[in-house]
Order: sequence, then structure tokens, then C-alpha cells
Amino acid sequence: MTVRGRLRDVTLSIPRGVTAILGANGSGKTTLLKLAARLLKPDRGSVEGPRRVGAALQNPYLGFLGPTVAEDLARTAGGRGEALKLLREAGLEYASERSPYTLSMGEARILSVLMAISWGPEAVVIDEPTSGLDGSGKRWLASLIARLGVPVLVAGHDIDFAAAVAGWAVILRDGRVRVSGDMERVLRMLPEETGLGLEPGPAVKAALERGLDPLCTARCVLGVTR
Ligand SMILES: Nc1ncnc2c1ncn2[C@@H]1O[C@H](COP(=O)(O)OP(=O)(O)OP(=O)(O)O)[C@@H](O)[C@H]1O
Repeated sequence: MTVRGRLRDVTLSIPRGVTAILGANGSGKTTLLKLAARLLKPDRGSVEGPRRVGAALQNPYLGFLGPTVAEDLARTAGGRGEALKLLREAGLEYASERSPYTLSMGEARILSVLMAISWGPEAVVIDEPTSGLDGSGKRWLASLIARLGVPVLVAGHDIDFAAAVAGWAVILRDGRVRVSGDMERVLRMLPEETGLGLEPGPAVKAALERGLDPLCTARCVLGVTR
């Protein structure tokens, strides 16, 4: 499929499980996620697959209506009780009666992910999942993604996070798919593929340099169990 000026002749079949969409700035990751979430139509080609897709987009604040965090989440979670339970599990209950626009970036990211997953979607897309999240936020999100049980697309440049959560990786460059394959194979070729504008994160880099398993290392760092 093609989206003029943004994605060119992309043919992609996304497997079950978690897939990481990786690439440098402007490579087309957000465009691909929006197509998968049916928020954008291709100029040419088609998107097949789940229609009920939960989306946590790059700017979390754009998905909020307010007036409070709990009310926003209650809209997608099907009620205030369920919303408060989700906020408690995510460690965000203290902010439940505040305006969502007062949340820090990390808190807003957590709320937007909760809103994306809480209405029973058939698939979920998360753009820049770790942007604004500290170490404990990343661990919470990695373990949540591992338990979701529906196909998930995560897009960004955080290779360590992608390695911990995803079994399959797609690398975009200038709106085209340059690499797609199982995560371990993609990670092992990253150090040589300097033209892709991506560098392994510290955990994956250290593992590759020491001859260790990069997936296991990234999962250990984020406490993801499989
Ligand atoms: N609405 C739009 N109209 C025209 N061009 C757009 C539009 N949205 C994005 N683009 C362009 O399409 C290309 C891909 O954008 P996209 O947001 O998908 O990239 P990305 O890989 O998510 O980048 P980043 O890592 O910076 O978020 C970029 O060159 C961008 O400037």
C-alpha cells in the first residue's frame, strides 16, 4: 500500500504476537500504525485484519477529553469501578480525580495505553511506547504488553524495549520496508546496517558484544517473563 509522501509500496503481513515497527525519524512508523488502526486510509492498496484496534498514539494528550482521569478511562473501560481498578494496578490511582491535562508525560502515556487496551480491542497499536516513561514505567508497560493476548504493534526507536517485548521486527527507511524478520535476526544485523539510522540500545549492544542472547538480556533488564 501507499500513502502519498509517507509510505511507498509497503506490503506487509503482520504475524500474531508483538511486532516492533522500527526506523529513524520520518521513516513512516506512525503512518503505518495509523493505517493498522484504521485512522488513515491508504491512497493505494488496502489494509486487512482486525477492525477494532486500540490506539495509543504519539501525543497522549490528544486522546483525552476530561474532566478527570477516572472519567476518561471509565469511557473506554466500561465504568468507573473498572477504571479505578486499572488505575490502581498501574500505580496511577493518586491522579484519578485530576484533569488528564495535568498529567506528566509518563503518566499521560500510561493513561493513554490503559484507554487503548481497556475496551476489548482485537489488536492494539502503541506509538513511542517508552517516551516519557521511567524505568518502572517501562517495566510496567513491558509486562502489560506481554500479557495482552492480542496482536500488538509497537513503534519507536527504543531497541532494548522492542527486543524485550516483540518477537518480530519491521524496519522502515524512507517510507519503505527495509528489513522484516524475527527479532533476534534483526538485532544481530543492526550493528552492520548503519544506513538504517538505528542503533542497538545499551542492553542489546552489551549482549551482542559479549556473545550473549540479546533477547534474554533485554527481557531480564525489563523483567519480562515468557
Ligand atoms: N499529514 C501529513 N502530511 C504530509 N506528510 C506527512 C504527514 N504526516 C507525516 N508526514 C510525513 O511522512 C513521513 C513519515 O512520517 P511518520 O510520522 O509516519 O514518521 P515516523 O517514522 O513516525 O517519525 P518519528 O520517529 O519522527 O515519529 C515524514 O516525512 C513526515 O514528515
